[in-house]
Amino acid sequence: MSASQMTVAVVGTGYVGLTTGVALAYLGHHIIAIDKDPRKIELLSKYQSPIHEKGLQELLTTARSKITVTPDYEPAAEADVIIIAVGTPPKQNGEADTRFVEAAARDIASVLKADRDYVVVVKSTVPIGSNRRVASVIEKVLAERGVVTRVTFASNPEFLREGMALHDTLYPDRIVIGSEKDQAISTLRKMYQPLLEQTFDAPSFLPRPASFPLPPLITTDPTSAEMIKYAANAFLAVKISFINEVAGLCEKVGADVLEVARGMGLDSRIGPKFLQAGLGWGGSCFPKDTQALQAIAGEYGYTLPIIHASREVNARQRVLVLEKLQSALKVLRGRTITVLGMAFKPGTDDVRDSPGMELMQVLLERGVHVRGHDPIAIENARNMLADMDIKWCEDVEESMKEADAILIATDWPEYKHLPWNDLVKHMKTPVIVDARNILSHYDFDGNVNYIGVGR
Ligand SMILES: NC(=O)c1ccc[n+]([C@@H]2O[C@H](COP(=O)([O-])OP(=O)(O)OC[C@H]3O[C@@H](n4cnc5c(N)ncnc54)[C@H](O)[C@@H]3O)[C@@H](O)[C@H]2O)c1
Ligand SMILES: O=c1ccn([C@@H]2O[C@H](COP(=O)(O)OP(=O)(O)O[C@H]3O[C@H](CO)[C@@H](O)[C@H](O)[C@H]3O)[C@@H](O)[C@H]2O)c(=O)[nH]1
Repeated sequence: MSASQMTVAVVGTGYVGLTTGVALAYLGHHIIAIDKDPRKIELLSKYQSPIHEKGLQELLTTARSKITVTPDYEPAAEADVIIIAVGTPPKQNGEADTRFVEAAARDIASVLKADRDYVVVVKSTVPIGSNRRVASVIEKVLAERGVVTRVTFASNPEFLREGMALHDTLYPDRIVIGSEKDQAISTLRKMYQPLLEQTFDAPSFLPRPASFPLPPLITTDPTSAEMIKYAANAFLAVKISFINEVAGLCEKVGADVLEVARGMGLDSRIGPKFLQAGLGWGGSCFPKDTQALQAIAGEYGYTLPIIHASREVNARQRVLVLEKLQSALKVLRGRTITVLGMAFKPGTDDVRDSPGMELMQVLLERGVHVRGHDPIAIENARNMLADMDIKWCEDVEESMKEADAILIATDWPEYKHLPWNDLVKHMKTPVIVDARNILSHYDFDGNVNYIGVGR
């Protein structure tokens, strides 16, 4: 088994599974991409990406001969490594729902062949102990089938950011493998060798960052690996909430949070990233993972006051932005407000737990005529809020005409470079609530009520 010729099955072709599969195919592995969603299978069978991620379509096209797409698990029996990358959405009580992970484990176990070596990897973000549960599910099914084979298990959490998914996969800060078996660790080390040693040719559309250091491989026990993932996400969420809390005080005392964040971030112990104040964090990870971590702590009778506070600050941030609109317009009912940005962040079409989408719903409840625009995510947004009376606008400039206010909810670069001074002339009242601080009052000629966050 050479590094360039492993067969890897990826179960779940969402943001994580598809990116991982396409990147591993580009690195030379044979990929079996398995998903239960017929829509994804149909698109992927034509090598069309179901999601918007920079470079993903190009790499999918480049590596297509290395990728087999299927709704069936049988081909996974030929794999050396089987990666579980299915969703772990939140349950009502905040715990991560591992139902899909367990179903995948059962389906994997139902096809494994006798007398072979397999490594089963959990890449999904899962509660503490899930890797051991996956192992016991698989061992139980194998015993029921009377199949004797050699399976080792590993936790291999994923740290990619949406919008940067391929970049983060090809140029990771680190790779974490939690396993009790040397066999699993050495197989995964081989699988990731081209990334660890950066021996692959960088795609022209995703160049290797200048002075990129070789990523370290962290090998640890499965429980610590599971904890690393949650702790990293919780820390980043806390960091954003911290600067949002500071932003509120900046408004009171007359400071500018952009200046404050810059001055703080230049301290190498703090660092400049994740200090962007605004509408707070959304998406499919921070909200659910901070909640899941609280649920895990609860099981042990422990509390996480800092993480709890970060969630409260994050929720308050959305209310504070709404209050900015309210105080600028006085009366919201009957007004027309254009929300720019449905994706939870730029570079993605993902609208899961998108702050802009949540604010739209609150505005609707308050009797506002709501318009929505996004450069990429409009179709997903429309599908998610299909039964709501929202005017979806394909043309950003049109979306602002005769509006009483604009709410910038996502920091898409496109929005920064609009001809703002022309556009505001066609608004009913020139109120801009810039909840991502992408503009400043210096961008406007005057007579515009420009309102940022923390400045
Ligand atoms: N999205 C991210 O940025 C990100 C980053 C790091 C980690 N994660 C974690 O990775 C996991 C996957 O996240 P995602 O955003 O890619 O999810 P997703 O919802 O985009 O994709 C999950 C995929 O799994 C498929 N699936 C579900 N059950 C299946 C089964 N039994 N067999 C085959 N396919 C099945 C679904 O059809 C879907 O296509 C989650 O645990 C998430 O927390 C996500
Ligand atoms: O300074 C900042 C940085 C981010 N955000 C917001 O925070 C959210 C999350 O952003 P980001 O972390 O860039 O995107 P995700 O794709 O959710 O990635 C996070 O969640 C993933 C899923 O677990 C992890 O793999 C990544 O490491 C982790 O960054 C978005 O709503 C951003 O608008 C801010 O408000 N201010």
